[in-house]
Amino acid sequence: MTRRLVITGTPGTGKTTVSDLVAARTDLDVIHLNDAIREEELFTERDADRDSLVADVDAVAEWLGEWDGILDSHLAHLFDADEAVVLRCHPEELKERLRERDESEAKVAENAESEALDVILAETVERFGEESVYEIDTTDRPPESVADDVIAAIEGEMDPCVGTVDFIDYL
Ligand SMILES: Nc1ncnc2c1ncn2[C@@H]1O[C@H](COP(=O)(O)OP(=O)(O)OP(=O)(O)O)[C@@H](O)[C@H]1O
Repeated sequence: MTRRLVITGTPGTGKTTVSDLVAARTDLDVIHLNDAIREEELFTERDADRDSLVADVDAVAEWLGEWDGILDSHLAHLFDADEAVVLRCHPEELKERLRERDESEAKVAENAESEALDVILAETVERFGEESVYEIDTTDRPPESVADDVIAAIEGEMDPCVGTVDFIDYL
């Protein structure tokens, strides 16, 4: 059974929603890393253009220490863990989710394009290797069903899988 799992993916793919569901149904704790970066001031600067914080990766790693459980963030794959889940969402649906959260149109467009280009998937596979990555499509699915897949991955009932989606039609 996986003891240290990162859940990563483009903003809006559902990491926080799904990680809370998984934590409620397992004995794993969840660390919502973006909250910690803000609350513990683990950033180097504020990016005014993007209205976001630039994480201090070394400071975050030090703060995490010997963590276990689930690490939730679009930066989670930058840190050591046993396995990684990459949540995916078709860019058109991702845009709707981000607009519902009142994100700026610039951020909506940037994230949709990044999702179409598999940016976070590629970064995660580069660091963890295909044998330790579960790519899970959340498009047109309820969060509970996605949580079922993540729990199957944690419990070894699902094989690692990469290359399950293709959003290139969006570009
Ligand atoms: N199948 C699904 N899985 C997860 N979230 C979904 C799903 N379908 C719709 N959503 C919705 O997508 C929205 C984005 O969810 P959430 O905030 O968990 O994303 P996130 O990836 O953690 O974003 P961020 O990186 O910005 O924190 C929520 O409103 C959630 O209810």
